[in-house]
Amino acid sequence: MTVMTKPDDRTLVPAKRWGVRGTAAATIAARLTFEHVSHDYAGLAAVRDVTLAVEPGEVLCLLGHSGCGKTTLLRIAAGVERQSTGRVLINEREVAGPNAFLPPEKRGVGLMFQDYALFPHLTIADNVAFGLTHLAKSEARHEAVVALTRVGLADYADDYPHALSGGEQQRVALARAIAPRPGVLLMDEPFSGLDRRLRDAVRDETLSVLRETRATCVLVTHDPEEAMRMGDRIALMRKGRLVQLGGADDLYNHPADMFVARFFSELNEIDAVAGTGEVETAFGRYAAPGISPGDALDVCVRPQGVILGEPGEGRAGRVLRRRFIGEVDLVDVAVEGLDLPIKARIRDGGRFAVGMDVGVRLDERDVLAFARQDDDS
Ligand SMILES: Nc1ncnc2c1ncn2[C@@H]1O[C@H](COP(=O)(O)OP(=O)(O)OP(=O)(O)O)[C@@H](O)[C@H]1O
Repeated sequence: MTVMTKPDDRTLVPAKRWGVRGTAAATIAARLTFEHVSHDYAGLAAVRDVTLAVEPGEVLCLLGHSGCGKTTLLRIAAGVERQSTGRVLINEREVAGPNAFLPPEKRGVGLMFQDYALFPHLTIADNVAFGLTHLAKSEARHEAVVALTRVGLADYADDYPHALSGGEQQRVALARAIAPRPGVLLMDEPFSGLDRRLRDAVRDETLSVLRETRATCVLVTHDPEEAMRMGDRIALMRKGRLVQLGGADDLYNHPADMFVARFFSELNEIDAVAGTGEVETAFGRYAAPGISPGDALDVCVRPQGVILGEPGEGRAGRVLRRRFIGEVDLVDVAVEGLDLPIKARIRDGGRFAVGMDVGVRLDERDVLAFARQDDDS
């Protein structure tokens, strides 16, 4: 079924359906390896000593704040930027390094950027066939239509990009990226131009297309939720360095440091004194492997780990503010002995009225303690 879009209101109408699952052409996934890759722009270190192997068929999300070097790393993998030092390998073959430099078109790498970059003067089929220069025209057209079929837009092959909504243009860009059957697909913030409602559906469908094509995929994002949703693994970067690499569970439950913890959740910072393998806080003692007496500490608790109960059940507190934010309430509580209020994130928070006295405890699973890091590392 197709629905016509009005040019001035395209994102509000139901989108054309995605194509049938299992119809994307498969690829032979490649391994992409960065070995001690660093890159400077006129003396500014954008990427610092990154070593990382993206396994065949894996979706790896490069996550980090703006300016941390994600796009630069992607551009280095693509071959549109040449790193200052280190090597890039695709299937154990050096594609960039002291011994070799393959241009982008020789790497078997597909690219997809946030602005889709469709050519307005080419039809949708010609846009998708653009990279298929090694094929005869009729074969290229066939492959383009196969890719468009998977994203549900084969009926629009002979239209021009302006006839499609933003979400549909994104799907054309995906079809164009997968049509040459790249061994590695590099995606830079591919969903950032979509409104939130559309984004979830497009992400899920994109993931199923990636699974079908079996391409190895590196996806750049600054959104932790997107990384958790899309990535088999997440590589979190900070100031050009890889800070932590692992599954969403690892990064969330076992953050390497305060920076990682803060990336995935809002945190309440609390004062604490270091003991041997534990920290002592106003709420009691909590296990903290690796901590020694005398360590400078960063200790925090996630808002969902703050438990509010009857007065006497834990530390004395008083409710300062409550906001319902959908599914849960955020409750600010002044706690005896703490300089700053603590935030609790709780279900059914309606029972906590402003001014009410409460008892405050912490769920030990949400208490995180780190020996303090040098912020400029
Ligand atoms: N062509 C360039 N010339 C000079 N400096 C650059 C260039 N491209 C990027 N930089 C700088 O390199 C650093 C890393 O930029 P990069 O675009 O890789 O980060 P990013 O994590 O992808 O950020 P964003 O999410 O904002 O795109 C930044 O400080 C940026 O200003």
